[in-house]
Amino acid sequence: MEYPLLDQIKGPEDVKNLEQGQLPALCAELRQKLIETVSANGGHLASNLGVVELTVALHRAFASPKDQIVWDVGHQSYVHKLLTGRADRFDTIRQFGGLSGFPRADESVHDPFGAGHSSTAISAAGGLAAAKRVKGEDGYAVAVVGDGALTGGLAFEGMNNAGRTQDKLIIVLNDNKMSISHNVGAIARHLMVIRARPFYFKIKDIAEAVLAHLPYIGPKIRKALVLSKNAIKNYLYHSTIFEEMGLIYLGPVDGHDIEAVERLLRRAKTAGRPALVHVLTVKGKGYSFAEQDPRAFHGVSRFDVETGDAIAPASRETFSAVFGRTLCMAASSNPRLCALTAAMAAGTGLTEFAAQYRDRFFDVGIAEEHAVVFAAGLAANGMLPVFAVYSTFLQRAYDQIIHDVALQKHKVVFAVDRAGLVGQDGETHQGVFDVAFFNTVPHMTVFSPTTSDELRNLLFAAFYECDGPVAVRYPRGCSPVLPADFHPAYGTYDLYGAGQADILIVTYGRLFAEAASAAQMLRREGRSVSVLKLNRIKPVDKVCYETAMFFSRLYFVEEGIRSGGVGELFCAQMMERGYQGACHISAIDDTFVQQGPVDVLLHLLGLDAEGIADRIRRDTVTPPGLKHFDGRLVL
Ligand SMILES: Cc1ncc(C[n+]2csc(CCOP(=O)(O)OP(=O)(O)O)c2C)c(N)n1
Ligand SMILES: CC(=O)[C@@H](O)[C@H](O)COP(=O)(O)O
Ligand SMILES: [Mg+2]
Repeated sequence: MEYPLLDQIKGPEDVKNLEQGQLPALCAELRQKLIETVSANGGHLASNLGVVELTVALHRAFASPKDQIVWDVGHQSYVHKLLTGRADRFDTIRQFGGLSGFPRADESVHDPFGAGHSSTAISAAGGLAAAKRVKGEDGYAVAVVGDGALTGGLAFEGMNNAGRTQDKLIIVLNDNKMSISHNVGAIARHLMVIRARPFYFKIKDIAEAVLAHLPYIGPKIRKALVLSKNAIKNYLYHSTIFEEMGLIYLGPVDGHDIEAVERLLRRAKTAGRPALVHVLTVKGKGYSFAEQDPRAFHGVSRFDVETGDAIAPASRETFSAVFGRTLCMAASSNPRLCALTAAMAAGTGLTEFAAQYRDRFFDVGIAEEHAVVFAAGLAANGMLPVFAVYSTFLQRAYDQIIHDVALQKHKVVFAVDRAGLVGQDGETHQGVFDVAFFNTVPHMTVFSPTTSDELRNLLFAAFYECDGPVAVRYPRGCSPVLPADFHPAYGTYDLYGAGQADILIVTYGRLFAEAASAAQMLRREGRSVSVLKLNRIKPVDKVCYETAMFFSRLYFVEEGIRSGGVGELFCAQMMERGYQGACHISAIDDTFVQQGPVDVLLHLLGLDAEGIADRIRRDTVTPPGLKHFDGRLVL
């Protein structure tokens, strides 16, 4: 593909220097580049196609990096990356070692704040703007927030505080009526009402523009109006929730009209206090498949540009799909069962449940904390709530899990999807903390199936055999391939191999597949190795400790953060029981895990079959009973 204009853009200054007449051609090239790259790498397409003109206008109205642009979630920052000196590396986006799919401060001076999780931009930009004021530095902080991100409570905490400052903070609300699915809730309805009154806002806009252009007296008249109690004030300044929160509201403006957006952004700069610019865009703009089905093209794997079809669709049913199907089945015979999602209905496999059981399905928007407390309320009144949530996003609701669920022993089921490494979304999205935080919570039961058959079984165990809160956690993708001689017992654990041997690998979840093939390799080399697979990881069945006593070396492998993980607790239990053998833990040791294919990451972490086998081989020359290996902490 040829990119004559984009090739000239080495930074935001070059965007400013383009003639107005060149901008449509630049936007066409940007869209072409997005489609070409995302179709090859996978990534967030529809959101980026929708903000092409908005991003160009932002870089013309502001001077990054002096003005700091903070993208909420950050999944829509690709165009910003292309315009801020990263076009030459753009084909590496989301690849191992390549550009991140999200803003990262260590990637560019034009990314003042990192993201990946939703609804943080207003608070972050508020902090950036306050710091500028205190330090006497020039420049604006601009938070670009989607209408979906605005459903998160944190966004409102940010606005609540922004509205009482005079800081150079501008919020750009990118309203495309979509979260990943259709946006939900009262805020979405409020935005719809605003969109439905273009004439009123036009008049209001003109009045604002006149005041903004009147030197000296303009701001004075405005202030007098705002402080007055008359009808004009109500007409002009109390028509949106944003004004009620103390912000100046500008818009709505067609987000694909660069000149109009730029004009409004420049006006926001003259407001003298925090302003919100409401921009209307079309998610997926410019690529017909994405415009027609923005949900499907929100996040995509590699696809054929001509047909829009995925290049390698999953050959087996994903864990999410199995979860969704199981839940529908369970709901058909249990009228108390209901499902909750925080804006991730499609990703968590709940689409069918939503269609079949509308009154028992709750999409609460990007509001994980609310979802957990709401679920606790449902449980308190006799329902059986199942909150399907990605591991990484559940981090938000740690306090609610403790204070509102576990402390009150409410029976809430957490279906924790994307547990473990997720791959290309990288550091912000790896689901490697849930086990450690669940481990700290009294009364929790946690299951970690390896296969989708086990997932089905353990879900029913969670629904009907457990008291109090339960989590069932499972990874992104499909069941791993297991050895033909492994026969699951569908209990709290499985033992693969002899009940007494030299070496025992202890693990759970999908890593069992790696551990089992490591065991097979080592057995072929003459070592005696078994694998203990924990299906219930909290509490671990005490039979598992008793079994482990029969082995002289324990190797715990865990696809999660080591600190507070099952490995540490398991080894501590063994020590307390007087275990004399060696214990070693392989886990994610005090680090964040970068983006890349899961198999590559597991290899780097020493958690694939080869890494597990190598670690054991290294020790076979070491006398059993040693408690320190390679300078690493060994319990
Ligand atoms: C805390 C949290 N929950 C859920 C998500 C998953 N997520 C990523 S983008 C998105 C939709 C955001 O919608 P919006 O802000 O309107 O952006 P758009 O894609 O429409 O441009 C969701 C739910 C997330 N990133 N963070
Ligand atoms: C930006 C974001 O948080 C989501 O879009 C996420 O990338 C989805 O991940 P999956 O592709 O695993 O559903
Ligand atoms: Mg949106």
